Amino acid sequence: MWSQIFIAATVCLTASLALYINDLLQKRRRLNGLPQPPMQNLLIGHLHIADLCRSLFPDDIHVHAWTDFVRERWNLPETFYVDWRPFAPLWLFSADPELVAEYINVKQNLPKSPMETGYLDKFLGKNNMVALEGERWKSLRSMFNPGFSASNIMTYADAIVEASLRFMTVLEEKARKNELFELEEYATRLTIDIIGLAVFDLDMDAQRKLHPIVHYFRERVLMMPPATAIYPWQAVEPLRPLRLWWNSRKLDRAILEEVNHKIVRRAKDIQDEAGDKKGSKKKSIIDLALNAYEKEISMSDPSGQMKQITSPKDVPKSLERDLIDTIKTFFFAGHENPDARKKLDEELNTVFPPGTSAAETIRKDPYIINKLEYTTAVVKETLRIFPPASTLRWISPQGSVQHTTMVNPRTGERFPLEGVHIWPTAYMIGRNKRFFPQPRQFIPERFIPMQTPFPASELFTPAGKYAFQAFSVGPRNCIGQELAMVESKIILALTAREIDFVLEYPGEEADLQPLIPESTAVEFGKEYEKGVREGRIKKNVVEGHRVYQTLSGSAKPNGHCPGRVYLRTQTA
Ligand code: HEM
Repeated sequence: MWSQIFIAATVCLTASLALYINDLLQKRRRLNGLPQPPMQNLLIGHLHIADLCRSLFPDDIHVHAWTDFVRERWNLPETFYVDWRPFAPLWLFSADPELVAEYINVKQNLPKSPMETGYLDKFLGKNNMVALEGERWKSLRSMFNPGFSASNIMTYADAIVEASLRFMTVLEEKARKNELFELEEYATRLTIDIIGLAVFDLDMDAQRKLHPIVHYFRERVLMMPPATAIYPWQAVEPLRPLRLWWNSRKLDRAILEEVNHKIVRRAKDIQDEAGDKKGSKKKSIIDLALNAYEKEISMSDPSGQMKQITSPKDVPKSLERDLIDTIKTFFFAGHENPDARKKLDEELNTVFPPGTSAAETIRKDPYIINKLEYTTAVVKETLRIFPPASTLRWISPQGSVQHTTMVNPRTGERFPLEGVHIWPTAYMIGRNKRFFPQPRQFIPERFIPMQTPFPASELFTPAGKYAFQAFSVGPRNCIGQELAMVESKIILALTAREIDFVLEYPGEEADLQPLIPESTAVEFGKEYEKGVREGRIKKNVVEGHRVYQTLSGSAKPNGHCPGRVYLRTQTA
């Protein structure tokens, strides 16, 4: 009897496996004639390429660096398929910003891929703005848009200055002690301070102490499965769901506590304003979101009465959930930090002449940072070379879209989109030589029309309209981009002239090269493969620099950017 059950089970299993493999082979045959690297055979698909990349690049490198290697190594067009099924999806990678804007994220705006939303839902909760779709997304986005408007962001300038000065104090202390430390840790704390101030007018003082929100949030980052895993066995951790659930309870409670304090403070401000006392003009992002919410519910109330949230008890559970998940989203999406600090002195010395205080000048006139044209270009160039995030899209089986095939008008190539996860790879788009000649070199001037050494590039033609995709483009672009740019410029204005940061990985010699070498343009062709194999190119030095990107929620510098900081007055 048991042997019969065993035989029946084996037959069923073998038949299912045979059907599955047959289906996979058929799907692979349908890719015939479409742009892709060579398959080893129909059974393996492109998995041998994942293995090759793992052997050539550091184990923890962000997969977006692989995509650029694959494109150059096999001389592929700007858009191409890679089939890592059954362990990872069938991908369509694209370095073509025009095509992507037409079919993926601007004119036709496809839903987010479940590869992305699954990860974010687990990390941030199901009401996170990045992953939501349709009416729910629209209503959250319009609720939070006012707080992120350019004019409102400027009202946070003094808070950003304050947080940057604290950062500078930390750096001065590290310099005095000649301490080897991880720059990313303190840069992240700085950006967390800024988000806390902008979002709920809360000084978390994350640079000097560990606020519970920061503690639980960082704990959560470390609990998440490795995002670079291709094979399922690279991500096994049976207790993960339980640990995430427990962490989520504590994190959500800590956020809710601060939201409730904010609501009480806001109610007092409203009362003061009504009583003709001078209320604060400055509005945090939560203040403005609650204003928008009150307006919306009042408009849909038949009595026409203005509804106001004056105490935490007035907040319905659904709004409470939205607020918690959205705040988590801001901390998650917003704690990026570009490391650019080169070629700025001249501009900074012109806008903030030596002998004057940049901090005081910005406090008095925040709009002065609009004069920092070169500084802006430095930030953009850093984000082009090291993009922290990208968008992933797909055609959802439930939705309906106009175009299910992408057609490249320049080449006539056709790209079926159904059943494919589409990755407009900011990393590859930023290295597309049509728009960014000498893509691996750090040339901020390329973003300034009057200074660009590449006047013939397509960046300043209509084709280049969407070529800078570090913040994505289209309706789902980054809501926080203005805040990110303003804070980056202020931080640079206050620190860049004061310090030198020298990269130093523990146990290695200090790397005296600039973080992004100006002249090392390592092409990712066949030579690269040979160079790594023969030991001429070090596996842990990617594109000529020791600090490469890993993926931990978003792209981060490997080893958290370790090094020492020197005060310029010390080194002069
Ligand atoms: C250098 C800094 C930043 C970069 C490079 C960046 C990049 C991006 C990118 C590429 C997306 C699109 C993601 C996708 O389509 O899946 C995005 C979306 C988003 N970002 Fe940022 N971001 C930055 C800073 C911020 C900040 C400071 C905040 C808020 C505090 C923020 C909040 C968001 C939100 C809420 C979305 C989702 C928008 C939507 O779907 O409507 N980001 N960001």
